[in-house]
Amino acid sequence: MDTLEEVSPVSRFRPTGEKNTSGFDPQTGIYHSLLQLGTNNKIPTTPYLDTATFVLSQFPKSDQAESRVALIDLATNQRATYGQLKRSIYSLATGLHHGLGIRKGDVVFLLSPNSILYPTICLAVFLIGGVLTTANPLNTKSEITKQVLDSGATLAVVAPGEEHKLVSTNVPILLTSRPSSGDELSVEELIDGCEPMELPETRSAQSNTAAILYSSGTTGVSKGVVLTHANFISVMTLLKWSVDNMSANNDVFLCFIPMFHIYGLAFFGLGLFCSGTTTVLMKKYEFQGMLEAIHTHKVNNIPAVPPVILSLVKHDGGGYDLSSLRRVGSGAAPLSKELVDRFRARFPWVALRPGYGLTESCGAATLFVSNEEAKTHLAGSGGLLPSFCAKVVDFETGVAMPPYKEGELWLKGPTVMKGYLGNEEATAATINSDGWLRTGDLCYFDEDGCLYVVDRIKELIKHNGYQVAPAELEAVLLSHPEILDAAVIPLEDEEAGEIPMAYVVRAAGCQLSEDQVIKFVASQVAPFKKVRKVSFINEIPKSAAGKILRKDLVAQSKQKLKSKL
Ligand SMILES: CC(C)(COP(=O)(O)OP(=O)(O)OC[C@H]1O[C@@H](n2cnc3c(N)ncnc32)[C@H](O)[C@@H]1OP(=O)(O)O)[C@@H](O)C(=O)NCCC(=O)NCCSC(=O)/C=C/c1ccc(O)cc1
Repeated sequence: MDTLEEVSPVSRFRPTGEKNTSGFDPQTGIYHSLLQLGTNNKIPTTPYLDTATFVLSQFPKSDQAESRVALIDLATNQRATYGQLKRSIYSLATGLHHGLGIRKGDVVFLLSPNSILYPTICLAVFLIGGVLTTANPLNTKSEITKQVLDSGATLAVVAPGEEHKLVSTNVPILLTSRPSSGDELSVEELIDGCEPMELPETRSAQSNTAAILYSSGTTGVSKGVVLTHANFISVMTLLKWSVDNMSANNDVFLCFIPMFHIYGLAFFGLGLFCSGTTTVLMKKYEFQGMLEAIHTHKVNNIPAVPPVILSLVKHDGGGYDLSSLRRVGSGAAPLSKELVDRFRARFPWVALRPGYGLTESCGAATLFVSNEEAKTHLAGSGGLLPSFCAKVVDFETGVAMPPYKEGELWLKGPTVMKGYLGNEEATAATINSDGWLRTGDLCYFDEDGCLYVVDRIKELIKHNGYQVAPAELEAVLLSHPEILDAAVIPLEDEEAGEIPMAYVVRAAGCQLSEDQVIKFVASQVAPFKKVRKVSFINEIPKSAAGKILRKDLVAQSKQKLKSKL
């Protein structure tokens, strides 16, 4: 097996000894990206441009290129070429506009696992000026109802079997695929039945809202992150630039990360089509299925998350040939140096490239552009992408910190969200008047401008790369008649990164058990949010202002764990 030697046209980190290789400007306290977009990858500035028109303009052009396979469904082996994808997008846009009356600014709610139709739906909605809002199909009925109402959706596009979760919303439903029984209309029928017709000039401006994705932000419950066409067009341009840079244009990608989150949406729902790559699609992650896909389709590139990287390290290949793998990305949750070491030892021919991004930054803000950089900056998350700048701000003093000094990471760039939907207070707390996005992550940059995420300041648990907001689970716990008070904290877990643990104060004389508490919460939230451990306590530690002292509880749980070992 050959060891990967990458030739990168861009090397961010200059030879040691040179001055200011971090991009830090001591006058302003700002870190600037050390990279620039090439002349082929400029972010378009034309004011009237929507995400779909931009993505379609990047599709391969010749007849031969149109027959290139864009998507392969792993389970069914169904394929969609770039030519077919383009026709499907125009047919569905026609059906949505002329058939269902969707107009510019209408919000379309999409509830589906990954499917070959997913990118077509997203791009058709954008093409007619619609606004997309996506959700995890594992969410409960009440979580879904809340999102539909909050976003103001006027149409729900739903995978068969999930319709019951929308009954109380009274929003019309369009199924993704044909139902096995019944006569409900589906996306498949609209694609097959609609000849692409002239669509009215919707003339979406780059500044118009393209999508509302839900995230907990730095605190509290789920909020609608308003992302514009300009945000998506910028992120697509940066992704295309990074694929060009890695010479990954002929890579076969594997997709199991969900397209309902920004990571999967930016890569697989939209962005990679700008690079003409082929993607093998899994409806849902499954370890054996992933090995089979790599072996059968000679997969080269997997944008992944830490739990998947851990499973690759821990289990043997089961006889599958994994030699085609060239690049594995990591995002959505921290990747430890130890896991990076283990992965590199087990897969020396694979470039492991962690990146850092948020829903609020419409995807990646930092990335390693070469394997050499990644190898020499273990536990780092790469450097700022072109057009980004950052500050590392000390909490106490508000001073912007130089390399190796920790503080809250602030970001500025063309992909930073417009704000939280209908929530000026949360928006003002997250984006300041100069346009800096406060990430809620404790970070530092090194002398080479490489970012290291040290801890999370925001009150958020990361379970399998999904966000879980303690405040949301505490509200559920407090709704139990026998629970007087509760606090939820992250507990470290090798497999999932973190698991939610609850400290509960029971009402006097009640016999509520750990199992009963776990079941009570599980009945009301999506499976990835489940409380998985409960400890009973007499009083929740709080500050004088009544704020839960979560760090004390985290320390307490660690102490307890230590004493058990
Ligand atoms: C592949 C994972 C890691 C594992 O999948 P899984 O093992 O199938 O687990 P799930 O989390 O999907 O399933 C949760 C639970 O649902 C259960 N489940 C399953 N299907 C069912 C069913 N139909 N009914 C009911 N229960 C069920 C399932 O059994 C499981 O239950 P439990 O065992 O109790 O945890 C999956 O969690 C995953 O894709 N996580 C990634 C999430 C993600 O993309 N986050 C990104 C957020 S955005 C962001 O941070 C961006 C950063 C970024 C960074 C860098 C960049 O370059 C760009 C972007």
